[in-house]
Amino acid sequence: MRDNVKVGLLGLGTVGTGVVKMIQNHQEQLVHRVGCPVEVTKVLVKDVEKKRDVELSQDSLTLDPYDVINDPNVDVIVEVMGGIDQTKQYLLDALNQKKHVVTANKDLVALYGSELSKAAAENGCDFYYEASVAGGIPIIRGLADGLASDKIQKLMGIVNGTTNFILTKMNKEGMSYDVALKEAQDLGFAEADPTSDVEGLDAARKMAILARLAFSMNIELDDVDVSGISAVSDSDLKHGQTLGYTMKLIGYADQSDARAEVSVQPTFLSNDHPLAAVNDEFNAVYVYGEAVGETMFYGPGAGSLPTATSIVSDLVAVITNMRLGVNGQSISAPQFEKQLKTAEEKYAKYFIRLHVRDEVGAFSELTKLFSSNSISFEKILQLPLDEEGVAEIVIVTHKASLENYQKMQEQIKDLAVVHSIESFYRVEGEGAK
Ligand SMILES: NC(=O)C1=CN([C@@H]2O[C@H](COP(=O)(O)OP(=O)(O)OC[C@H]3O[C@@H](n4cnc5c(N)ncnc54)[C@H](OP(=O)(O)O)[C@@H]3O)[C@@H](O)[C@H]2O)C=CC1
Ligand SMILES: N[C@@H](CC=O)C(=O)O
Ligand code: NA
Repeated sequence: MRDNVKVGLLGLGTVGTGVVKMIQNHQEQLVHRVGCPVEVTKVLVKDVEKKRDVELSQDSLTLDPYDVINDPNVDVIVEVMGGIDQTKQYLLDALNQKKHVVTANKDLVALYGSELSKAAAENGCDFYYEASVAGGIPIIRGLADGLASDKIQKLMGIVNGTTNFILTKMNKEGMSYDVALKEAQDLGFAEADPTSDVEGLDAARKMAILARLAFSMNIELDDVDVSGISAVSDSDLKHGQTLGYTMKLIGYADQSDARAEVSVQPTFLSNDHPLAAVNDEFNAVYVYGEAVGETMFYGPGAGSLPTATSIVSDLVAVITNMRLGVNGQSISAPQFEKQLKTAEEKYAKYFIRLHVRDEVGAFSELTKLFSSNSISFEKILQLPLDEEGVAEIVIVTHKASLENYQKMQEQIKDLAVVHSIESFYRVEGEGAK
């Protein structure tokens, strides 16, 4: 074992700065945990003149990634620069140079995590990515280690802080969507282009990573059905509240009979569900295991020091493996062949809000359509509208197959009594699992 472990950083922004601070400020604890000092020796940045919020020698900064990747003294590369294709090449080059890799890059891990894990194993290196999902929450380790003995049946996650912040502000403070989004941007949770937050792609990337690990199946980003929150209205939230629901952008992953489904969508959660109480920019992942039953992991999903906590814990794992001589031995290949549920096999409850002509027989037309698609009603609200001759109806269904639900969605538009369809949402969290 060498005297100290040298870390090369790719990136020194929000997260990179937090990593340097934690390594410096927690040095004594780190030495105790891993048995030697840990030092950041080379750092890739875009601008070496930029004023930094950490103490690092000017010599350690470089504009050339290969000054870090090819440095024979660097043991571990921490990638906190972002980017996909070019960054993937840097990490493959680093692994081929027998350097361990720790990354926070969800965009990269969602697309190429399996390939990078395989390259790491082939090189006897570690590849860890705890910070890529739910920044400060040890959910990757929770699934890979803590729940390794169980069979995970279902995950539900609030894994995007920006959308949780927006929905919380709309729900609790009556703030408009645009103002809430602007506030999330000002507070620094949102991505540079918030489209990937609000349209669900950021959450989908995180759910692909989690589902792959939880179900030991090669779930890919394209396997995740995605819809975002940009069309959610105040009226939807109000009607949900009346019925005892809270709207959340939920990442949903479920498997039964070795067949999986993964989605991200705005969902009405029963107020009794523990995820319904996760507010503001916080993240949480609810995990249901066959043996353990319900568990929930809660905490900050982003931010400099929370995210750095996960990265430095990954570093501790790498260095511990170095001491034990067991790097690159975590199982990277999935145990099961990927099998995805068809629409016929996916079941959920649904919330439907529509405006109908307020006339005799309108309701029986609706009932006929739903029952012809084997969908039954669990709750119904009828409310007067300002518009003459039109009533608002909110329906919550019992569980129905996605196939039948989609058929109903197609047909309901053509019913003469239907004036307009306002919204459709999934409903979760009522009753047991
Ligand atoms: N911010 C957060 O809370 C979280 C972030 N992440 C992930 O962590 C990663 C980093 O995020 P964050 O710290 O917020 O990003 P920042 O934009 O704050 O920092 C990026 C850093 O990388 C450097 N950099 C970027 N591109 C290049 C390049 N081509 N060449 C050289 N240097 C480059 C920048 O240099 P310079 O400083 O000179 O501009 C900067 O130091 C991303 O993958 C993100 O998705 C994950 C969880 C939470
Ligand atoms: N934009 C993301 C940041 C962390 O991944 C979020 O809002 O959660
Ligand atoms: Na995490």
